[in-house]
Amino acid sequence: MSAQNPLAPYDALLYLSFGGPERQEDVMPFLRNVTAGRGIPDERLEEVATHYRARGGRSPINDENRAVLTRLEAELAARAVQVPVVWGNKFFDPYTVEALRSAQEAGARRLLTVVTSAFPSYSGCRSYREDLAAARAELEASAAAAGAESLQIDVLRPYGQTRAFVEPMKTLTVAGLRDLCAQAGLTPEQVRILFVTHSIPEAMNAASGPTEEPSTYITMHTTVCDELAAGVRAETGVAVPWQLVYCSRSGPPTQPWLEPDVNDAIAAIAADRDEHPGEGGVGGVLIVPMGFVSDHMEVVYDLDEEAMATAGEHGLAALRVPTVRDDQRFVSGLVDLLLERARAEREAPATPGLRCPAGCCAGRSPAKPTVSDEASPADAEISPHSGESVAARGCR
Ligand SMILES: CC1=C(CCC(=O)O)c2cc3nc(cc4[nH]c(cc5[nH]c(cc1n2)c(C)c5CCC(=O)O)c(CCC(=O)O)c4C)C(CCC(=O)O)=C3C
Ligand SMILES: [Fe+2]
Repeated sequence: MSAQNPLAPYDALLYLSFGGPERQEDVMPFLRNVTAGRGIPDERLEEVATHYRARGGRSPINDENRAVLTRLEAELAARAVQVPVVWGNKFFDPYTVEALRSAQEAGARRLLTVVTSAFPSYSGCRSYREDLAAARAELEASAAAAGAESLQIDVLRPYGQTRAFVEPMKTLTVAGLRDLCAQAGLTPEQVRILFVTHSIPEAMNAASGPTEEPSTYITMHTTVCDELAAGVRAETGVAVPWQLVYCSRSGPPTQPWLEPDVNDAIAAIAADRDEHPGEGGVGGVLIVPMGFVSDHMEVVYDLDEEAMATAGEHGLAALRVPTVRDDQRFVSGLVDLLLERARAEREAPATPGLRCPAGCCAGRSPAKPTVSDEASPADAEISPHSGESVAARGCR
């Protein structure tokens, strides 16, 4: 490894995402992969499939990821980081194992991974680390890898609360509010902000983050919502009321998931408006998909189709703010975080909070092997997922 590699000790980067279909024939295989062994009834899969089918069987996620990768590679080159960048997905082609294989073929021994979910939960954190462990085991078992040394794989901490994500999201939120007000002839006082993230089962939420500090999923989101709302206030002088709401609930109706759903929140805002008629009442909702780093199906269907229609039915103007996607500030902020992590690994590898504590985002039993976590008691004290330490440090 070259002494000039700014990313040392890492010699490759893995960009790890969810995956999605790009043609009709791939829709059901993809959905079966996502729900494998979960006993999700076919009617539910058919229902989700219609969202993909209506868009030609093509999820936006891969094109979004290609755009981020292009920007990421340019930013790395600009900073003289010359390591291979590979892309893999948990649930569809190109799969994680193929990405690991090409990294290994390029001579990589130690990878740093960026996951495209910014907030910690089983789905957004641990399941990716399980996927990495399984993919590495598969690679090791395959003949091609015989004799090759095992890859060491680390994962960047969830970055939803970092400056890399918050600053561009803040700019987008402020601009969206201005646009909504201009389009609908409203003042900021007449708008309500709905920060939207992916709903998860309450049990998954309770287990998110380090086990001894539950519900990190919500606390990390609300930390970011506070920052975004403060940004709006700084720019407009108005403390626009906001709520954290959820989209994309699935699972059986008997299983509690995080609420309120974005559509119910819109209906409640309309009902409140109707109870308080008069000049200057609430006229619009700003829908901010802050739980998503790019335009996933949840955003283009659940928000752009469903939530926008709900707002229309209730006579509320609405605007959906863009996701950060390949925003230059976001990508360059991610590179800052990668370099920060590399430096920490070189200079102070025992620093607490570099890796997920053991048991972090524990979800389904039986437990599966993961990568990039550890049993060090120090990590449990100041975890990268800790809502408290996030609040104490602020957004960095
Ligand atoms: C927290 C979270 C994120 C992170 C936020 C983020 O990074 O976005 C995320 C990402 C994604 N989820 C996605 C798609 C799906 N998620 C499903 C199911 C589920 N997701 C869950 C949670 C999350 N999911 C949960 C608790 C379930 C229930 C079943 C289970 O316990 O696993 C199902 C099954 C059908 C259904 O039941 O709806 C599908 C098809 C796509 C791809 C979209 C595209 O194609 O653009 C992406 C990026
Ligand atoms: Fe999902």
